[in-house]
Amino acid sequence: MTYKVLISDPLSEDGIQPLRAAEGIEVDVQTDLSADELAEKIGSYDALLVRSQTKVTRDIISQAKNLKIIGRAGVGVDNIDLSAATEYGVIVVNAPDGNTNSAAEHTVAMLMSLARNIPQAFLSLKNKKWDRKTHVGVELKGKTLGVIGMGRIGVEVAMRAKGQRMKVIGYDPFLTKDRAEKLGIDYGTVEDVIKVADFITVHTPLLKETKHMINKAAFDKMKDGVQIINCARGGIIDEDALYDAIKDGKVAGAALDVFEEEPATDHCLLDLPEVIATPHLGASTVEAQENVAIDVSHDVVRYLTEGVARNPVNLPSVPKEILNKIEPYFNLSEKLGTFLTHVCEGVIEEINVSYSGELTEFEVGPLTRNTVKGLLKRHLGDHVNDVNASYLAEKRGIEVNEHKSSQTKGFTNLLKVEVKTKSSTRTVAGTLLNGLGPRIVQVDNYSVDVIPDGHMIFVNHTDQPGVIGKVGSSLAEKNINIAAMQVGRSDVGGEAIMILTVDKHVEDEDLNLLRDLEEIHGVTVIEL
Ligand SMILES: NC(=O)C1=CN([C@@H]2O[C@H](COP(=O)(O)OP(=O)(O)OC[C@H]3O[C@@H](n4cnc5c(N)ncnc54)[C@H](O)[C@@H]3O)[C@@H](O)[C@H]2O)C=CC1
Ligand SMILES: O=C(O)C(=O)COP(=O)(O)O
Repeated sequence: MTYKVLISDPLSEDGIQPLRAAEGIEVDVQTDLSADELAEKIGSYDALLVRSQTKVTRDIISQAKNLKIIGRAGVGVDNIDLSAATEYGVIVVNAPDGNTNSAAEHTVAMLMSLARNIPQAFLSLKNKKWDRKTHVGVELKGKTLGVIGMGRIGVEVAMRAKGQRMKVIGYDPFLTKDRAEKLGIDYGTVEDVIKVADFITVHTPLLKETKHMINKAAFDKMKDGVQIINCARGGIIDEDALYDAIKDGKVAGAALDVFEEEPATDHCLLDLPEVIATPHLGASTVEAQENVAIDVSHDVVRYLTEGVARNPVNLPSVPKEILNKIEPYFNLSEKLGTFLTHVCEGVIEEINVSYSGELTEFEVGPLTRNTVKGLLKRHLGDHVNDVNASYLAEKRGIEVNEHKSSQTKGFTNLLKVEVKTKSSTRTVAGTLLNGLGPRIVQVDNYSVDVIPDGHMIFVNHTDQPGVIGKVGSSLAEKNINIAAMQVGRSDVGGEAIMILTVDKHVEDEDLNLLRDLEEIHGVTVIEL
């Protein structure tokens, strides 16, 4: 099997070596595709690697029939329609750490250029003017830098600003007083920050909540002569409001690496002498590009070959050590889900997945998603995967609950799945037996010991002498050979179940002879 990977933005050639070196992966670099061309070609690719330039829209994702993973060689994923990716079961991964340093250094370069009018002075000198009056700047020492968004880059910028002897005040919903103290900065609300700062730099992602968070109302609260830096995302600052604030003299200068619409070659802000700008260069260093391409290449290879990603954006991320612990249960969790789709009657309303024993020590979300995948796949088809399983369940109004319990019922670990419909509640539980692999150990209230694999027949019957023989004969008449059989009963002579593993796929009508037997109350074909 060969996976096809399309790289549609320029990535570091050294950085994509893990992809080029991987067996069974074919890399195709095409960095000049229009949106229409990309939509037309994407259908044959298993993975797409981008930076910020390629817009991975719903339209493109909907035409990407084989796409399994979108890799963002960088941080911001606002150019990728994450909801569409999740709905279509495409995992999105990014490379969150590789460009932090470069983006922080670029921000500081912009801060210093802004304070000392370096780009304007350079431009004037290039035009053969020796003008020492127009470009008088201000010192950074003693000034206050307001940092909005104290994540990876915001913190690095704050540390560097302290090196310039600046005072720093930061705001981030996750910034605690303790952490601010440790970093040696002040902290406050976003309002506190914008009121006291001489320079304001934003380092949040572009989200619904951060779109235009620096708007007219915010500018009105700022100090006169404030200077603004945006090396995060166009759109965090309302560009029209910024234009007016500069024109009104409220804002003395702005340094912009990013714009709401990129490329931004014909932007009115660029006509203002107070504005300096770069064409989205924050991550454009040899080092950052190599780092992010390496990280995202590794994740793409890992996901295509092992189904595991280290930096997922549209799935909760699970540390590698935990993934290694729960991975052996992946197969069992899906099979338990699939088993129940055969035996439950009616529309599924609720799924309860319970973990006991050593499993309770781990983050088990991936196993729950896998169980839900097993439950939905039979009716919704192969496009159901662990990325979209929870979304698809939610869309159908199915409640999914995860429980952890200390009752191990004698097993080192136990994974129990309960499915509720309007008319019934069905349960199946499984475990991993040391050296023997996965086993179904309980169906409803019956204890069994069944390998969850292959062609099966599930029978409800009355426990009485001769039933097993009659079942064997009826199947023999249809040339169905029994490989294994498990019987469970509540009481002697009461209700009982039989799970038969047979050698080949059984057609439902081949079981009519069984159904005709008086002692038999139900017969279901199960394919695991
Ligand atoms: N110009 C460029 O080339 C680059 C731009 N970026 C941009 O920088 C952004 C930040 O990157 P990182 O620091 O790596 O991300 P990060 O995730 O480490 O930090 C973002 C921080 O913003 C905070 N935040 C979210 N909403 C907020 C709000 N309403 N107010 C204040 N803070 C809020 C978050 O809590 C988080 O701590 C990225 O999302 C990306 O858009 C990143 C790399 C290069
Ligand atoms: O990593 C980010 O969020 C960036 O903005 C960098 O963008 P780029 O990969 O240089 O197009």
